[in-house]
Amino acid sequence: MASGKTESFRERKQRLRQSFIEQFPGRLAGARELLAGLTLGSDQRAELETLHLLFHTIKGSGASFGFDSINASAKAAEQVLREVLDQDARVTERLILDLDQRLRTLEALDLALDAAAGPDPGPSFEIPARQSVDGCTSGRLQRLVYLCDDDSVIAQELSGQLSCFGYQVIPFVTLDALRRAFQSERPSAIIMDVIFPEGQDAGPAVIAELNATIDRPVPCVFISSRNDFSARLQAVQSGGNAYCPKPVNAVEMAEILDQLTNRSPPEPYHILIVDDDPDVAQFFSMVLEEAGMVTRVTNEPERVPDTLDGFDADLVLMDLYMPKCSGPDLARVLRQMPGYLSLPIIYVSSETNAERQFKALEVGADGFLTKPLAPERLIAEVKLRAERMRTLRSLMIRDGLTGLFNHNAILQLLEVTEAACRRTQTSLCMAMIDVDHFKSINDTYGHPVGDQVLMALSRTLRLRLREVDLVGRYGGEEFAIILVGVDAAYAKSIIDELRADFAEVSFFADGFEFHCAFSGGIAAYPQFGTASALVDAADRALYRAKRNGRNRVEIATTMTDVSAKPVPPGGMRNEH
Ligand SMILES: Nc1nc2c(ncn2[C@@H]2O[C@H](COP(=O)(O)OP(=O)(O)OP(=O)(O)O)[C@@H](O)[C@H]2O)c(=O)[nH]1
Repeated sequence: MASGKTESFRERKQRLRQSFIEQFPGRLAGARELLAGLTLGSDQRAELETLHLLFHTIKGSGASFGFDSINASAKAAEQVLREVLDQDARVTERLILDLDQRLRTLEALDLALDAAAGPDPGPSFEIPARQSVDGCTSGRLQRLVYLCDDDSVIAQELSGQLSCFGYQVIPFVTLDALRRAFQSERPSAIIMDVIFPEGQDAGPAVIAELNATIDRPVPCVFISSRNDFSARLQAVQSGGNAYCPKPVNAVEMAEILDQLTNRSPPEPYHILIVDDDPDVAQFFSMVLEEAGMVTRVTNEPERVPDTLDGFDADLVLMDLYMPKCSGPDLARVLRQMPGYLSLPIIYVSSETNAERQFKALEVGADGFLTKPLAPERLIAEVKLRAERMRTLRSLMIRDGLTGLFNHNAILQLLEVTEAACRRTQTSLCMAMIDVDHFKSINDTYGHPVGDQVLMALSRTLRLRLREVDLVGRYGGEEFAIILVGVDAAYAKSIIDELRADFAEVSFFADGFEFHCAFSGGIAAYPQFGTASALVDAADRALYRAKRNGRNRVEIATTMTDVSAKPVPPGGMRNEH
């Protein structure tokens, strides 16, 4: 069942592992030679730095290729050297004995046996890229990334894995080669090692140097076997957007790259302005719109709930003193409406009395801006709070493992989408999918591998479905998808195609390759006319797919599906 591409990936992976094994004796011989060249009592910082780098590289590659014993011994040697380098870099008898013993342990490791019995670098997988009609993968799947690591094996291994996630990754093993490539073509992102032969923080230094030559810094992810605070601090200070300790998890790296290279501009902030003085309200609106925000203005507090409806506000800017209904009264009214419980409310007023300001805030408002207010300050304050609101909201509605909408969010989105489709007379389908025999994947390979499968499936869904489709993690290993503007037959063909492709995905864990499948159930609107009827029907169709042999997709036919499993009272079923 594996495609040609999958096979070549496996072969490549095997080849890289083999190459590490072949290089290993040479690296140890190099370390032995350096050790023999050390002279007792003298300061030999340069030689010790070289030795440190060598053990560091062995440690990193060892971990990446699943050679735990190599990783552990090299790590111990690296630590011993680090301690000496952090002090006076003097070569003592104890240091030589210590290193000699670590080196002997490494030399004694029976690599061939380790290679045969040792686990793979951990679970990994590849998603077959879908070709568009003209034979090219879409732009979204083809972003250029430079990866710079002086360990060629890690550089190639990680590049290979990331190419499975739709990135065109070019590996470089020297900083100079990266510099040259950067001058001729700017990548969407750079993945950069921290330690190079040029120095302990040569990677961050080069990123700072490259960014100094351009207007907008290129997003950068640092990878390193160092996981201490000072390494992370250095990375941040030289412009790093993310930091991944080695061995690098390709799924997590792909997620980070997705975020960093997302080129669609962020949705502008939506701000509601409430002020009984039309001129003041218009002025605020003008300033904020000039800064790229979308505003709505009302001079009558009683119209606020209607104005908010359908506006998806990020923040309300309101006057403190208004006739009939003051700012605090309006804030209280909004706080009693479930949808606006956490909507940020900021007063703008010339009131400078601290006690009165405090009283106004007590009703659940979030801030106070005092007039006169410079436009720059207004923009900065509003942006800051709206951004924080977005982040908080995203944390509330996203599932932590997969980044998809969580259970409540996808159900709410279904309600909203169903209502919109009712108004516009558009078709809509709800699909429920569930990984087959997922329990046995957990039982066989462990929970973390099960998590990787869920992450892989969620990535497949996100990358392969349209931007307008909504994907959520309904619970456990069950996912919900809302497809707008398609009928049941078309939805089935989409989910079936995903199902067939997902079954082709190769997962690797503990030296084994395995495949997963999922089953799906589809329900269409308006045949099933409410959100809960859609969920119920899709779930029943999913159950039928499971019963009919799994790895298949079924369409819900009638409200009383004869083969349906009864739903427990008071809730939607979430087990198959
Ligand atoms: N790794 C991992 N496992 C999870 C997570 N959430 C739920 N599970 C597990 O998913 C498994 C679901 O098993 P079952 O409901 O028996 O279904 P199944 O084995 O997939 O079998 P069928 O659906 O009948 O094909 C349980 O073992 C749960 O512990 C998660 O976030 N991560």
